[in-house]
Amino acid sequence: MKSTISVLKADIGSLAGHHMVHPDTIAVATKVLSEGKKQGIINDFYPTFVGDDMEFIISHNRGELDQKVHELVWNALKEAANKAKELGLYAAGQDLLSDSFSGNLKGMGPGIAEMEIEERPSEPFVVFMADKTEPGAFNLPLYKMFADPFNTAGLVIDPALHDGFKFEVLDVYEGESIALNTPEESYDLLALIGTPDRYIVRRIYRKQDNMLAAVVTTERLNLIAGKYVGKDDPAMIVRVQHGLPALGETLEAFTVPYLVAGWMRGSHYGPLMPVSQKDARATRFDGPPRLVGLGFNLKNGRLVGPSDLFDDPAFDEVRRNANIIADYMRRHGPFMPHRLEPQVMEYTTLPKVMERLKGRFTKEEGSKKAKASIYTSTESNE
Ligand SMILES: O=C(COP(=O)(O)O)[C@@H](O)[C@H](O)[C@H](O)COP(=O)(O)O
Repeated sequence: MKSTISVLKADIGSLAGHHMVHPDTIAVATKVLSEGKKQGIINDFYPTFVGDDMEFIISHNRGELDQKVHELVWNALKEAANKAKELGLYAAGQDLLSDSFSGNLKGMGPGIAEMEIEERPSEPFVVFMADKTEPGAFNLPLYKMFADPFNTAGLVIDPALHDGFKFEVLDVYEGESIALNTPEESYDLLALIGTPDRYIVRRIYRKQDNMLAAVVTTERLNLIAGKYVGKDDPAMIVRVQHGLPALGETLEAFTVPYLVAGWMRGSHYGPLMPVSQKDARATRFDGPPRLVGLGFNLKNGRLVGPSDLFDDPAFDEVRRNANIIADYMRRHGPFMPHRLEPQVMEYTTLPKVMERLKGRFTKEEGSKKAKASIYTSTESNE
């Protein structure tokens, strides 16, 4: 029988600002999921959080986008949101964009990463969860894990990885996807995924046998809701070992605190800081963007674990560097390149401020209008 790993997540309200999930909200959600486990809808689950995002790691045998599993999670999130309202938590119910459940969670606000797999004799996997950034933030580490031999020694040494991987990339603006193979199409892949707010690595398959290796949440809250309702803090599932990147090769991809979009008001670049579960709280300038990694095994459809992977002195130096980069970026204040570029700011609250300046500009004699957005034609209006 095939097993499904589902990571389903939402911000249903948080303590002291967009800071951390309140334990009482996790407790009520856990009650609902425990009931679902008793009823046999799911086999197992692990409730957790990063920053203000409640995250459920669930195992079951019902496949992806299953109505019963998603309805169970919707009910758990609703109960948690009610508790958040009762406690007066901030932004209670933020990511629950619909009043009633219909079919599955797609388009309803929660983030979804699911993989239906043939369980290997030993099935190790990692769930990475980030707060105050966006799904494209995983483009860089996924490329390093699955396509960069300077990160993943197995790409050179292990014949099972040597043929490379297939990356499925979603264009979130056009709503279309493309599959590109590595190593032979690496440059084409990089040409796309180097623009992480638009092109998001959604799934990765091992090329030699099409084995599903990684899945990322790709919901875009701002495009669903039509207005800014927070960043789409991402999560992903990465299978490891035995012909896939080793656990240590997946973690190695996070040893550089690279810059991601998000942080304060979803409007700033900042370093992604890998932290332990206990430090998975947004503090300085609502961040810096945080990443948690939990390692599990799946056995006969049940979860074994987790191990809190970044709770390790081996990542102390990465965190120290992240803080140095955070200091440096913060000194730019409201200036780019700390603040995001204008075409991305369109999905924040900035346009409301710009609206107020409309009508106050006076036309310069003889000037011509040029198109500014890279998402429209680059030709000027001659
Ligand atoms: O990015 C943020 C929240 O995003 P999130 O809920 O984590 O997706 C925060 O920085 C808020 O934008 C900031 O705290 C202002 O929040 P409001 O006061 O406008 O709610």
